[in-house]
Amino acid sequence: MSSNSGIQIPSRLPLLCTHDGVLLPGSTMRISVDTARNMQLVKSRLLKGTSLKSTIIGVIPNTRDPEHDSDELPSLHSIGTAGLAVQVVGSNWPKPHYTLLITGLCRFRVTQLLRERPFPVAEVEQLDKLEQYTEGDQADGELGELSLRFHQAALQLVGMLDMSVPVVAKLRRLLDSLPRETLPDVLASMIRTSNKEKLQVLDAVDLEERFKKALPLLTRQIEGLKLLQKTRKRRPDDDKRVGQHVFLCLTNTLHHTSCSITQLKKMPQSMPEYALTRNYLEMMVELPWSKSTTDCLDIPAARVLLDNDHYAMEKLKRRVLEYLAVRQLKSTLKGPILCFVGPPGVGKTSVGRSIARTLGREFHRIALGGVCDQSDIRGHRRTYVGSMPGRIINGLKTAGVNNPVFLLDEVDKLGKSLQGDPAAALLEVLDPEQNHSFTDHYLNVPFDLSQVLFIATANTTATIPPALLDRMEVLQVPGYTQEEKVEIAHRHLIPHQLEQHGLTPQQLQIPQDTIKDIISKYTREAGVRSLERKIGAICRAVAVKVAEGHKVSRAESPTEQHAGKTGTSSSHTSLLFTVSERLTLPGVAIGLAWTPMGGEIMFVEASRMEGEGQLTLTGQLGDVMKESAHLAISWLRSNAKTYLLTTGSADPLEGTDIHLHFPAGAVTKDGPSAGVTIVTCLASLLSGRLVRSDVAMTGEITLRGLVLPVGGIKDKVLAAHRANLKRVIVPKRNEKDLEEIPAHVRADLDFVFASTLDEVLKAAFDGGFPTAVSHPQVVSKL
Ligand SMILES: Nc1ncnc2c1ncn2[C@@H]1O[C@H](COP(=O)(O)OP(=O)(O)OP(=O)(O)O)[C@@H](O)[C@H]1O
Repeated sequence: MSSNSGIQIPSRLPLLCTHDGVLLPGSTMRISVDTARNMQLVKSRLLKGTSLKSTIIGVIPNTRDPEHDSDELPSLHSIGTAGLAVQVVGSNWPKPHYTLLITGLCRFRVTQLLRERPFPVAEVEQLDKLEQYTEGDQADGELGELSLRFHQAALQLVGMLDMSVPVVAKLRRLLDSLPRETLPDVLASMIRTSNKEKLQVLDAVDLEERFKKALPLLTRQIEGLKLLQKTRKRRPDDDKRVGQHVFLCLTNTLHHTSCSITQLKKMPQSMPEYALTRNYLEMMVELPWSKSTTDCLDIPAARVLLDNDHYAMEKLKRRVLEYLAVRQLKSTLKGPILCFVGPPGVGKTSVGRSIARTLGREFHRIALGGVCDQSDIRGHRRTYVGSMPGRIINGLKTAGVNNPVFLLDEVDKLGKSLQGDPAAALLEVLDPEQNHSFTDHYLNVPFDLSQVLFIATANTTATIPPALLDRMEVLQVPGYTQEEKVEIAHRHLIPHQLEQHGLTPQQLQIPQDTIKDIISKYTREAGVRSLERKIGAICRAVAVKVAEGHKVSRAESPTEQHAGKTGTSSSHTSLLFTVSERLTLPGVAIGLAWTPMGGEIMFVEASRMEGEGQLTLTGQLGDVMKESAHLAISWLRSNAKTYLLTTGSADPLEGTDIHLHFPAGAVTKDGPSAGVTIVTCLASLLSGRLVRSDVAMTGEITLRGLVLPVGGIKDKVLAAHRANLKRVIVPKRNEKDLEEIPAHVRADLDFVFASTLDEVLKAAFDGGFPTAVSHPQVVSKL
């Protein structure tokens, strides 16, 4: 294709007639193809051809009304643009069509139509030069003057935009580096012009005439911008913004122009840079720079949708509706970023999806678990082999619009490495002050993220980087009760799994009791993920039977077989057995712990032996747990007399070593809330009395014996309920949190609200805890 006298396009070109607009040399355009001839051209030339030559086609603007398109080939416009097909995307919806991405190379004239079917092919004459223009090759005379004026006008236009924006600065540099002959085509395709005007520029084969046709269009754009500046004087930034908006996409086009013409055309296809440049171009063109969906927010409808999609979680749904309502009233988007925090499988992701549906926006999930490299968020620079854009830009490309809902999943599991801190990059993404010009290293031009709606999810707030946490509003999503799980299973999980396995409700009905059995005997979780898996296992078993021709209507047998096989080892009965078995000795008490996986009951064990008053702690402990243990021991020592814990000497621990153990569970429990349990456990050990086996407790303690409030009450109480315990001791100041607990669970439990350790001990032992003198009442002022 190349010769010494410049680059030649093939002398025969297949012709694509398009209504979509006018492709000018040096610009890139998306063309939708659905007519029989054009489809045929794409199939037999673009999809089959392998050489660079086969990707060059002639694009002829079809000036006839598309409504009157017939099988007849329209009388062709004689001038067209040879274009390089950079991308072909096929789709069957709403009808079979292709979308082509074409970069214009040069003008041609049709000299002879060689054939019409299955697609037109013509003998063509190349009209524009297609070689590297040499610098300083400036024309003289009228043409020289015209090109100078045009160049100055282009400079003036760019000067009206904000130069601190990198794309504008780049455009400015390109104006100097691009050959002036290319400017009329390039600028005419960038500024606001009608197709008719573009057609006039296309038809202007003579360069002088082309300058004359394009110059008024450019001047008109400048005048328009001036007018805009005048009318918006009070907000001086806006006009530049508007201008920039017009130019943002355009500069990309310009970028393409320089890249595609000066790089692609010179590059052999085998060069690695060919693919790199081509991928980059594709990415730039595919990104939804200005494409967005329109929000269709209707609060009553949103309420219905949220209720239909999710059972229970009233508090969360209420807050989400508030959030949506505020957005409806105030269209600016600088609201807080919602962060759903809760155990796995409680529906955090699925609420995010519902929010997108209520707004009529695209939804995209970005998994952040294990991301420890900045470039995962911000992309690699293009100098690296195999460089890619980051997850945010990739997400936008997938979403296809610039205002999707992005769910940043598992922000608590972000890592850190030598390659930079991804949390810092996320901060920029989430900050409304900065994210309108987020620059991905790969793209190297800013992308406006301010229209994106971000929602985050996490299992715990403890490991979310503080600066990130600061920008988010945390909404706790607690675990479910057994009854809630049963409802969720019947309303959502079973229908969903049936559908997934191609079964009908007539083929498989799972009775309520079976679900209850699965929940209590085969799963132990705060959410419903394992439950969903177990239901899936039943469906699979039934699917086999149905496929074999059996008639299955009740699920008892498969439940027994399959849930049993796949069931977790810890069954409800064995749990109860361990509870009563473990409390047959003094020195054991049941605490309630909160972990990112939900609430758990936790046995605290203590033993004593001869020694020098040392304290040994084992099990999964945080530092705070150790502090709680020291506090507990100090309080018991100072109150030993009151509680008749002394044996001979005044200090019950004299000549005694204490060993405290927090068995079971690989997850570190939150520390302070074990304070009351440690005291109870030690009081039992020192007094030799048994703690009631049906009591669980939680609460932080002070040195003076006060009980302070703790978090995660709902999850903890649910854990006690799951373990079939009867009495729960909670700090007095947590009384208000019981509101969140379903009434039937509250009715099953006997709550003791304690503000002092004295009250805790009284409630934890059968018949209370004996004291020598009446205990001085300490009143909490905390
Ligand atoms: N309240 C609910 N109503 C209906 N379905 C629910 C509810 N809660 C959870 N589910 C279902 O449970 C499954 C798991 O939920 P989802 O994936 O949203 O959990 P998650 O909290 O995001 O978990 P993870 O933290 O592991 O990502 C989904 O199929 C979801 O539809």
